[in-house]
Amino acid sequence: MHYITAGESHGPCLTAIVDGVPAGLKLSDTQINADLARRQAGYGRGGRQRIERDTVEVTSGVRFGRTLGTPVSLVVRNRDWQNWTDRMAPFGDAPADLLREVTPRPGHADLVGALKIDTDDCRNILERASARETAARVAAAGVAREFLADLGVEVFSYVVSIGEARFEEEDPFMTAPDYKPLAIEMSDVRCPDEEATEAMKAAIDRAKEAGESLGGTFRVVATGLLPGVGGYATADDRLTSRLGGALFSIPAVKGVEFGLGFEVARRPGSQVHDPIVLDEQAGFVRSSNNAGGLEGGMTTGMPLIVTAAMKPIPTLMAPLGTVNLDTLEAEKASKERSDVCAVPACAVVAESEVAFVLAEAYLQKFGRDNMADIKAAVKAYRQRLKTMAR
Ligand SMILES: Cc1cc2nc3c(=O)[nH]c(=O)nc-3n(C[C@H](O)[C@H](O)[C@H](O)COP(=O)(O)O)c2cc1C
Ligand SMILES: C=C(O[C@@H]1CC(C(=O)O)=C[C@@H](OP(=O)(O)O)[C@H]1O)C(=O)O
Repeated sequence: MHYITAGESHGPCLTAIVDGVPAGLKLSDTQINADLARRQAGYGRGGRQRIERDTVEVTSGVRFGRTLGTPVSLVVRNRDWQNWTDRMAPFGDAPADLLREVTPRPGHADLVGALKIDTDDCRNILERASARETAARVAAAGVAREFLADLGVEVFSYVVSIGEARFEEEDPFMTAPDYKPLAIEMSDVRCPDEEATEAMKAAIDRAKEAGESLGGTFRVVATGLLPGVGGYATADDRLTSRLGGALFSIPAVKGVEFGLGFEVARRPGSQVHDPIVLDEQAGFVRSSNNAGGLEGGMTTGMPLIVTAAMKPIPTLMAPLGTVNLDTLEAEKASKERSDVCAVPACAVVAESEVAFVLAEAYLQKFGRDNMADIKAAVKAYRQRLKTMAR
């Protein structure tokens, strides 16, 4: 199962096409719209989110609420397009008073993109480099999420830190799977801890006041996974690399850790690896989950726990220095409407990326044609695992 998206930030709409979708999967636009709303929320978002009310239109691949086994296409309209029809017109001449973007923002794709494609207007870059595109990813991932949910796999996320403000956890690799999704979504920064939520909001307020921006860290958790999904045999099989690549595809994600992550390099082996225990009901389980649910590039059957780091938003109200592309003089970078912090939203996008990778890995293992056959294959696998554990 793969997706491709198209669409500019201030164009008419974003489009996503998902291929490799099995037939007979129940799909609900209500669920996709709920995820789109989660991606739009979060303390620290800018004025754009007061304009947009993201909802999905499914334009192919689904009939009477079930997938047909054909590509699923989805559209999310940009309400802001109404304010950009002249500046983003696909045809005709540019308006005489068009203001080109010539003061590239450090940290955004503006300068390098302009050098790469040979343009004197960074808008030709930023329209697509903008993380507005991630709305299409979240819509598309609705398909992957419903597929996984049908097989008992749930994916959620929560924010761990924003700037210096941090939610301190004892052993998140064992406890995070029990966090209540409602508590996460009730928090303005999608953090299940009230005190940490307040500290994060205060950090965002201070950053805004100072013309600054903030990044942070978040975790994505997937529960209900079977062991042995993914593979150890080739580089392409390994879920570690596939999940890492998918998460690094999100604009502004600069670090990914599985389970204990970089901490494994500091500890001796006995304090890293997860002892194997035979449970009468569950079969082979682990008494800890420092690996974050992956060994040898495969799921262990313990919850998958991935932590990612997002850098601060590049657009600053107190801008850094840049060079004007027209005059070649030193200047301040362009200041435009922007988020101050988008870590809570980024975490929702990361859920989508994780869901796609897991869905594709399940399809590789259990077949691709239709849900009934896939469920039968999953059932047979569960049965075999049971016989191996007794
Ligand atoms: C959900 C989300 C919202 C973002 N909002 C903004 C924003 O309002 N202003 C901005 O300059 N960058 C924003 N970014 C970050 C830029 O899109 C990103 O830094 C840029 O595309 C450059 O990519 P890179 O950080 O991977 O180098 C956002 C990123 C995400 C994931
Ligand atoms: C539009 C979204 O995020 C945008 C991501 C973004 C960027 O540079 O990445 C810049 C801002 O866009 P604008 O310039 O229109 O205010 C954000 O609002 C969205 O997430 O829906």
